[in-house]
Amino acid sequence: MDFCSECGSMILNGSKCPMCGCIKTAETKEVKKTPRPEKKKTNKKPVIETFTKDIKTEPEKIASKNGKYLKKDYKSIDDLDDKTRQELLANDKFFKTVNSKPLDTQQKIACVLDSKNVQIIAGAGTGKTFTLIAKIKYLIAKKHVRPEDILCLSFSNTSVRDLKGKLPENVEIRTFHSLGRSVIKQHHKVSVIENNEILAIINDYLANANTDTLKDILEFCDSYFLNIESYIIRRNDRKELLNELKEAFTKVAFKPLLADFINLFKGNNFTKDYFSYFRSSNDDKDHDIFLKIAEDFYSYYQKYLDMHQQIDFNDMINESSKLIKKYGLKKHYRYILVDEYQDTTYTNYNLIKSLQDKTDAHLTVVGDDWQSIYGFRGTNIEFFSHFEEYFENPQRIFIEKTYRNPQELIDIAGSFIMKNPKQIRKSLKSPKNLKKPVKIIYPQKNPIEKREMIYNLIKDLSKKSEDVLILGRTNNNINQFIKHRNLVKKGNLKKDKFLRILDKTDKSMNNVYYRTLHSSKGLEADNVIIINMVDDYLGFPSKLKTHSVLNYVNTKNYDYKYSEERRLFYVGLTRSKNNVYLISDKNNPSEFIEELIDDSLENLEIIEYN
Ligand SMILES: Nc1ncnc2c1ncn2[C@@H]1O[C@H](COP(=O)(O)OP(=O)(O)OP(=O)(O)O)[C@@H](O)[C@H]1O
Repeated sequence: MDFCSECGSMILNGSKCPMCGCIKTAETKEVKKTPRPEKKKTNKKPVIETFTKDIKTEPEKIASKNGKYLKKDYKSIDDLDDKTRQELLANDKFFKTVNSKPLDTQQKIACVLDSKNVQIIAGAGTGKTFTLIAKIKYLIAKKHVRPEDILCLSFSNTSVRDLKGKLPENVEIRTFHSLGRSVIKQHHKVSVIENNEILAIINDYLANANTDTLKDILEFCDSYFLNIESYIIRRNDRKELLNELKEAFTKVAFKPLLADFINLFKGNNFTKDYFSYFRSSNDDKDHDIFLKIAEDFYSYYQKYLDMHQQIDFNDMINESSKLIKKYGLKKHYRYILVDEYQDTTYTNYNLIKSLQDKTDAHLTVVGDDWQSIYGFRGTNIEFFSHFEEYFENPQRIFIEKTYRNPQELIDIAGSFIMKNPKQIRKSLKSPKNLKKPVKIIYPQKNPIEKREMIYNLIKDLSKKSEDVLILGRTNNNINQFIKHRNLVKKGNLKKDKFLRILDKTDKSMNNVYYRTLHSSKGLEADNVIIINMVDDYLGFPSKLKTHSVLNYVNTKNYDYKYSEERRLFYVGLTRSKNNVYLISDKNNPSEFIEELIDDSLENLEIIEYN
């Protein structure tokens, strides 16, 4: 299984992303050709034992220990006890110079609070990583913690690279996967398969599948596509799109769906007996067919891995947690700090838990539940929102001063996200003001005039600002615009933070960048344009739903309408230091545009072209 790095859709190597149209360049790794595993006798012990599911009992365990879920919130210096307040004041000089800019009060509180479990809850643009770095430096300089006793965990290689440039050399900075890999290496001689290798194993499975299984797959795919077909015809009658989607679905939908299901199944720690439980708890024929195939493939896949002494990424994290629980660790961390904690999956949580249990380390996590946008990869916002149910008696520190967005923008974005009552309440404050920073644009109906209008807006903004960032829900949104306007893209997705759009004829336009909303996380720009804010199947919010079979294995990130798309919109809005331009359609506006108009009209500017 793999996901499009741009829009998060499931994608097959060597195939077009069904949403963006971008092509994965690396070829699907050749699977080691083997006879079907069932037929091959092996005396080798399976590398991975079945992992027992105990997530549901964990919070109860903590609750029974404490009597209730305890948490204490810290927002101002008055919330500190005398000793800690004195410590903060005594180190004021240090906090002024530890980073490139002096720390604010809440950032300082985050550095000095030092209970076993600390959760830093922060808003967009409040300097989360900035604070984490300051805290680590504080621990070393003022608490005399040895750098090698500190473990800093993050989710992406980019973030690890970034942190490595800013922290003392001996601090151990790793992604979860690199930590898992290093633990496994000490105990097993196994190789870890790449994420997308499961697709090759599915190919192998299909090549060997019996006629009944193949018939089941065809039946399932037929009904899968029919649902989408009727939806599109009803809404738009768009033949071209229909054909494109038909091809995409028949070619690429089934295998990634199966891969996705297995990944979430393992990532959320389900065991084989859950298949019969799922099947007995539903009366949907298509679901039953799918679950039957998934169970068969799961057995095939696990046997395949065992036979080749291989593990996948989920096994790696699960197995390393088990090894730590059983044998402990070579290193004795005193502090574990985790960045972007809102992106935690069950397996990540389990690894942190076993690390802490063995080392007794103090844990600090930092994150923003309003920016949790990777539910499709198995992240569970619950671990952040209900931190106190997973780690005992945490101190919760709020960082609420934003340095990026004007107050008016933060107010609009904040009240929009807080419609979902499950999000943690924060009151973000900014020293900057800007009147009506969110501009809703209704362009002309005529597509040529519309493109010209958007082009002129970009050009105009590029003259006035240092940088302009164009955001689309999918890459396809951006590609369509570029294609029709004789512009070119420049940049390397893997290497560059920003990808450029250049006008071949106008050399002055060299500060215009583009990203999908998902990949804009962590970035900022002077002005932001979000395109295609229309009510459409492929508009924003996207109505392209994941298949309902994934509900068996997915986490509950989606219990409020568009909750994840809503957070994605919040991420997009908060990338701007000044204005955000929302390109919509007066006759077919996105539901999010309608909501903004209903709730925040006084802070919006509506610009209509005829
Ligand atoms: N105490 C401070 N004083 C001045 N500027 C600060 C301070 N803390 C952070 N900043 C600045 O605020 C901006 C936002 O910081 P940063 O990108 O680390 O925020 P973030 O919390 O990671 O945001 P997001 O989650 O939205 O990506 C940066 O330009 C950073 O230098």
